[in-house]
Amino acid sequence: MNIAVFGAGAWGTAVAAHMSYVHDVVLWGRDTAVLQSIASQRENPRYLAGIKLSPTLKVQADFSAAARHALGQPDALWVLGTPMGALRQTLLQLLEIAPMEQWPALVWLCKGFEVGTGQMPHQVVEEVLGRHYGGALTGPSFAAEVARGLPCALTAASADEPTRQAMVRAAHHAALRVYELDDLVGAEVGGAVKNIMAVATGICDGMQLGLNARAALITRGMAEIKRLAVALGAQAETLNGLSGFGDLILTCTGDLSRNRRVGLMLAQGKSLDTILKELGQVAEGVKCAPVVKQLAAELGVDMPITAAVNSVLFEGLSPGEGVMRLLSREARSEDAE
Ligand SMILES: NC(=O)C1=CN([C@@H]2O[C@H](COP(=O)(O)OP(=O)(O)OC[C@H]3O[C@@H](n4cnc5c(N)ncnc54)[C@H](O)[C@@H]3O)[C@@H](O)[C@H]2O)C=CC1
Ligand SMILES: O=C(CO)COP(=O)(O)O
Repeated sequence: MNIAVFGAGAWGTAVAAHMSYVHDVVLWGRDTAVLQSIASQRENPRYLAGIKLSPTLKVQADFSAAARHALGQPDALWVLGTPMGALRQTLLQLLEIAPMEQWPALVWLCKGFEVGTGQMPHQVVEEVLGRHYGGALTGPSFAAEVARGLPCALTAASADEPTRQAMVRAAHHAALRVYELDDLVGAEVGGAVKNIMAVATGICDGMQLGLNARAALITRGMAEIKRLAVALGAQAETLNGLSGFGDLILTCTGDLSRNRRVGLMLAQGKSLDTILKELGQVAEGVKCAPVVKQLAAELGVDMPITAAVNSVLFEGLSPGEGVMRLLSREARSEDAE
């Protein structure tokens, strides 16, 4: 397959490198120094320092040339590896290169809801292209582990079977397994909201509230993810899978998670500005929290953990007050809507 990956951050680089062991892959990024390091040292020092990347991965600083690498080919793929906030802009740039009737299969890697519109990635794609197209490659996957070739299982989520199969052909090899799923809404909601729960779990662990508290938080976090997902049209069972519980467990408990690290640093009393500077990478849960809180209010979905995280991030609530707010809620049935 001819594959072009857009976005040379941690995840775009890791996915491109993995795919390049089997396919002809070009990676585009806006930071030419990063691209030069990948070409000359086989390393992305900014996002995946110390990890040797595939010798066959090619880089391309020209967006249009990278896009054309996968245009007009019988079996080809565009992989959008930028954060959620750049999805719309990247799609519009691609439309300038070719009308969508000529596009290869399309896959996005971002996890979130768009700020301003509250849209899921597939809704942004649908609005820009005027029709449903493509799918999400998602699931529990720290970029550094995938880049090292460690085992990992992902979900290829799309309503469109050829798109799912293109994702499988592109990524199902070596230590990476790709499972098909047709519930794109469920996969996208799981991938987006687990980031907010990872911030919450980071706060909980940073405050040393114990393992019982962590298990409770993750489980109640899933209850609220499921409520939102179902309200948006997902199948509840999807949330039990890789893109749901799988990614929730990974991100809430793994210290490689940027979102979890945001929570750990909030518990140390650091300001959000300081944290984001220290992190130097995207933590989608921060942008997503107010959007999901608003969406939940519009849909009448109870999301107390999301609301508390949002208040700690943006409304001056201290982490301790956030915990007290959750603990002081009235007793209710475990399966309450
Ligand atoms: N890092 C990981 O382990 C995983 C990340 N993801 C998701 O993948 C997406 C990307 O994450 P990472 O690569 O980890 O982020 P990152 O912070 O490592 O890198 C982001 C990259 O996007 C680029 N970028 C930002 N805005 C851009 C724009 N307007 N145009 C072009 N490039 C732009 C930055 O220059 C940078 O190269 C996020 O939505 C994240 O949630 C999903 C699974 C795993
Ligand atoms: O989505 C991820 C793992 O599946 C990465 O999580 P973080 O963005 O919190 O690092």
